[in-house]
Amino acid sequence: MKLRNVGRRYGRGGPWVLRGVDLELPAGGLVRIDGANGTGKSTLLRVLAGIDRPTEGQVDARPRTAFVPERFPAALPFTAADYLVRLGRIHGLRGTVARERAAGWLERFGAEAHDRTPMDELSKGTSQKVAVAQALLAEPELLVLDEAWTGLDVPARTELDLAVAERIEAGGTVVFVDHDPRRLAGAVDELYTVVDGGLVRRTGALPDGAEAGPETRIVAMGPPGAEPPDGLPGAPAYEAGPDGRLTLTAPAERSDALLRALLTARPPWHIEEVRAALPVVPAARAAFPEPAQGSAGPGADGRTPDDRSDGSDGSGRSASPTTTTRHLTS
Ligand SMILES: Nc1ncnc2c1ncn2[C@@H]1O[C@H](COP(=O)(O)OP(=O)(O)OP(=O)(O)O)[C@@H](O)[C@H]1O
Repeated sequence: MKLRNVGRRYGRGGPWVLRGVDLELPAGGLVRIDGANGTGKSTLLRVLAGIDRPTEGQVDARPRTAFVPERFPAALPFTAADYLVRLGRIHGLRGTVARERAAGWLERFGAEAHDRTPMDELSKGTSQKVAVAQALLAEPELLVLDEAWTGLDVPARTELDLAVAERIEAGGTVVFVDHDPRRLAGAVDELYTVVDGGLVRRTGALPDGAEAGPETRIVAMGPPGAEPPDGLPGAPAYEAGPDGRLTLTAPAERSDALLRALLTARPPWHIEEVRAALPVVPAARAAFPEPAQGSAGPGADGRTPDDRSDGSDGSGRSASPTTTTRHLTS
């Protein structure tokens, strides 16, 4: 697919958000779009996804496309499974195939227990799993992901990484925007930055700040059944424990802001543990690493930390030398 001299503005006489954008998407390639807040990344993705038409210019050779928007309309009058089957039918799948794929993706994302839950009763995290599943079940030639990892738990983030790898392996193209510069950092084929309404191609696989830096892991206890507050600093990955505890992992330089946000949330979160941790970049997954991985993910040896008696993270490095623990109360 090709964008030729594409421009987009909202409303007549409004300022141009994008202007003179030329872009040819590679088949079987992973493309990252970055840029400062409000520069037009989502606008570009919506044009790529065919949700918005360019105000000027042309889009050539559109493939079968699926899109995960930044904000998913959760208040839909369907159960999760019904919604996915309907979307599958819209994408041209037969009913039985749509049902099988809907069930398969809900299971892969650990949301199978919610297949009969009405969409407007789903938690934010499960709703995001449905948002991602609706795009993947179509096996699109072009998959467009706008902050699709946000709100997913760590296993689901890893599953989405794998799903992206599968799409590319199948010859598809995946274009994504994500606030975490390390997202899929080892696997990006082309990197563009939106600057002044135009698109600048960058060389090198890693966006600014993508080098894995030190991370902080925070164990927090919230009100019963509470999800983490929106917009937490450092965009932490989080993982729910069976006892209601949440483990959040974020870049170390954002840990103070993250702690402040948890402690001052309404109602506040109780902080049980804060520890420094080396970022986990399992070698076996080097092509599609999960950034800001929580403590339960598999490491290079394919085992989870619970499987290991040595307390290592499986990356071939010990996590213990940098580990300090302190206890805070709110
Ligand atoms: N539907 C809309 N109507 C009017 N203006 C819009 C609309 N959508 C986006 N804009 C404007 O277009 C500009 C680019 O917005 P866009 O959401 O594409 O940027 P972004 O880079 O994705 O931002 P962010 O990083 O904050 O998600 C902003 O000034 C925004 O206010």
